[in-house]
Amino acid sequence: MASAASPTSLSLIPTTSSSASRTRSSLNAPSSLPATRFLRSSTRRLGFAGAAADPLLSLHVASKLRSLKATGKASRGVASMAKKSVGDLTAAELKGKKVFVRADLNVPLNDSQVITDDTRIRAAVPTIKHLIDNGAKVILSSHLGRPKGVTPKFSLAPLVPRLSELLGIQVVKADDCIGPEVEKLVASLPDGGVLLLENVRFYKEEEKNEPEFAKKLASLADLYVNDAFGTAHRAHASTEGVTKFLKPSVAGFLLQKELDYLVGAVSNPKRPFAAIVGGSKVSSKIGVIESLLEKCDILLLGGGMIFTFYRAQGISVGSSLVEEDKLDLATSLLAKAKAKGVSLLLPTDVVIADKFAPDANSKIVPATGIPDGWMGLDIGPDSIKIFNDALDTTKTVIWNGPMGVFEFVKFAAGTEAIAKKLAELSGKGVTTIIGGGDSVAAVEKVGVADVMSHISTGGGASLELLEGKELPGVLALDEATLVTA
Ligand SMILES: Nc1ncnc2c1ncn2[C@@H]1O[C@H](COP(=O)(O)OP(=O)(O)OP(=O)(O)O)[C@@H](O)[C@H]1O
Ligand SMILES: O=C(O)[C@H](O)COP(=O)(O)O
Repeated sequence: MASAASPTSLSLIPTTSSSASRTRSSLNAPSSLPATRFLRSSTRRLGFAGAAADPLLSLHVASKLRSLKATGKASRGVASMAKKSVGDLTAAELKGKKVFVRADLNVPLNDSQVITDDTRIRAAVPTIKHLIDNGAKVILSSHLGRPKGVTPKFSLAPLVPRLSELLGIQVVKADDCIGPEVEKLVASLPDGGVLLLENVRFYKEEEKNEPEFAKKLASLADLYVNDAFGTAHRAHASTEGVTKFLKPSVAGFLLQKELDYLVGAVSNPKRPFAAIVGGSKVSSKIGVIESLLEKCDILLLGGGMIFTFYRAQGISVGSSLVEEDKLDLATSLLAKAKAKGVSLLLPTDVVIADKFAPDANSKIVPATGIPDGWMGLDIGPDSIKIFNDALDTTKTVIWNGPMGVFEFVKFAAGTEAIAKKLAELSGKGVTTIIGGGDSVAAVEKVGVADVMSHISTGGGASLELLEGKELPGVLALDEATLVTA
């Protein structure tokens, strides 16, 4: 690489001193406020007073309620909007019961059908273990890939050994997910046993959410647990339709944890709260940026999307990725950040390449100095320093999307530096949340996944949650019925 860039004159939108102290919604009951009053006022401030509450917050509220239940302080009004969790079911409700568990075991397999990342299998284990430890018969369902009809390479069979190893029991595998053979296997399942159904997407009725198919799935079991966070944004038969035929329908521990972080911690962050958004295009992150601008104090932008922001400010970007039809949007997002007192930082220098390839020639230039014919593929060292300094001031950080083309070693430094910074901050007690997709892959590549506060198992689902959307798989679950004093 060529020499480092000199400081650039590219203007950054300054932090306003008031931003961190602005009034925010809060789900943390201040010690001075009685719990019941706090929950009522929180629900009002969060805009979901009454039974038709914001379902995205309901599981988070549910876990708050569970802790308050012990003190008898939870109010009935708030309880009615919370989702029921597998942890709410008693041992008697589980013993000997057939439980349909929808998990997201959509793991990557290589050409030899070997699992290359078992994160999602490991994440599904706590709920399954809880059920088998309580003597339930687990009927485990998932999709894998996007098959069109029965496709052997999308069979769930390669998952059985790892699942069995993690659970400490031999998992039985069915060759179908409905029908007489499956029914026979269910009938012979012992208490504490696990039957893995074949890929539920081998039936087109799954993605069409056809009621008759959902009914057939439901007929296998006595109750339903949804722990498939990664698929909770899909209204499919096994994530949504099935709940109409199986009661109770409750949330698993993973689903609960994802909501606690991606909704709870983001709506109610320890401040200052920084969001880092990267990835390829601004068009795919508009919703996330707009939603986070309402909540965060600092917004750091990286990845391919920054060039649309530069161009919107009249800066030449060579042949970098630009969405010409999003220039006005970029301008309005910059203005919105300013109006809201959010400190929005764009990289001041970038690593440029003479072609989009791992072996491209590269050099570091100020963001204002990208020559014609060159494209920006990573943030530069000055930017890393400025981003790190900003992150050092924070108490909560959420990250979605890589800072550069991290798949190419030459352009991975920005993404890896952010991953390392978040790991360091995590060690100092900062809440660090990685929002799914490529940023998770980057964190894993750097080997710091274990130290983060939360690594989401959902790509699309986490994005939709961060955009403030409702997830059909969550909406469909039963509300908690907490008995209060
Ligand atoms: N400067 C850049 N120019 C072109 N592509 C870039 C640039 N910076 C990052 N990318 C690419 O962006 C892609 C990731 O973008 P995406 O929006 O999909 O991120 P993500 O949200 O983390 O992933 P997912 O969609 O899986 O959740 C990576 O493949 C990366 O190579
Ligand atoms: O990998 C994912 O994001 C989930 O498993 C959902 O998969 P899908 O995008 O094919 O519905």
